[in-house]
Amino acid sequence: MADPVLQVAGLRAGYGPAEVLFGVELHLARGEVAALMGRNGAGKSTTLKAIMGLLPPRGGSVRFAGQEIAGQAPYRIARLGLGYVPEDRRIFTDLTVTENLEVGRRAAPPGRAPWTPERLFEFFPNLAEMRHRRAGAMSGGEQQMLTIARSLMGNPEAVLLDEPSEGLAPVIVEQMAEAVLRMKAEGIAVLVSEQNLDFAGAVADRALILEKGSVRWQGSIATLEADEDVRRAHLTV
Ligand SMILES: Nc1ncnc2c1ncn2[C@@H]1O[C@H](COP(=O)(O)OP(=O)(O)OP(=O)(O)O)[C@@H](O)[C@H]1O
Repeated sequence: MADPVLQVAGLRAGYGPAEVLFGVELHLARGEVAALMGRNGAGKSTTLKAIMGLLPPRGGSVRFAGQEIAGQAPYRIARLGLGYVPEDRRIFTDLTVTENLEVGRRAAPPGRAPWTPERLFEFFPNLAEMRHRRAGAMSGGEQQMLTIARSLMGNPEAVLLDEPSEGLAPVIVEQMAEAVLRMKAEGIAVLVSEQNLDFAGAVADRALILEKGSVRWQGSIATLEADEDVRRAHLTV
């Protein structure tokens, strides 16, 4: 593949004595949306955390935008243009929507129009309506949308999204899918960890399935949707 924005090879990570990732291999092309799938406990969140430096990798290589980033501090990785939206919506509940966005502001790379709260409000009209609201007074889905919007304030080239649809009502899940597609239309590559095949099918071109800490299957979403045997072997409980 020509010049992927993110290239992970032989990635190992774990918690204390527990080894969780056993040599994860994956790549993300520029501007592509790929879904990282797999059953509960397969290692999806751990993979994203290890890429982002939130969990120090125990081995392997993570290349982002042409640089080796394995073992670097998360803030440095973020500065290079890799965004991260965790599963637990880490917003500042006492700050307003606009203030939460401002917290995420980082300079744009040369030649790229920077994201501003105003530009984001065009992108996320329902956030615009509540720009002065305290984030603590928003629903879970609205908070999730805010964390995605805030990650864009860092002007990322790629974003890691951890289970964005989890626990959300169907109408909010649809809005989330639209947000991911708009990011893609802006040329931002997205690696989204997801258990929901409908959501993955709505946003991603390609799926990677993790099982017991390594990638066991990869292919197009269309193939995955059509192949019940693969789904039964790797996804359904
Ligand atoms: N902080 C932690 N300390 C110890 N073990 C952990 C920790 N976080 C996750 N694990 C373990 O690591 C393994 C992979 O977890 P991970 O959260 O990456 O899975 P996942 O594929 O994202 O699944 P889920 O959808 O359930 O979040 C699991 O066995 C889990 O129990």
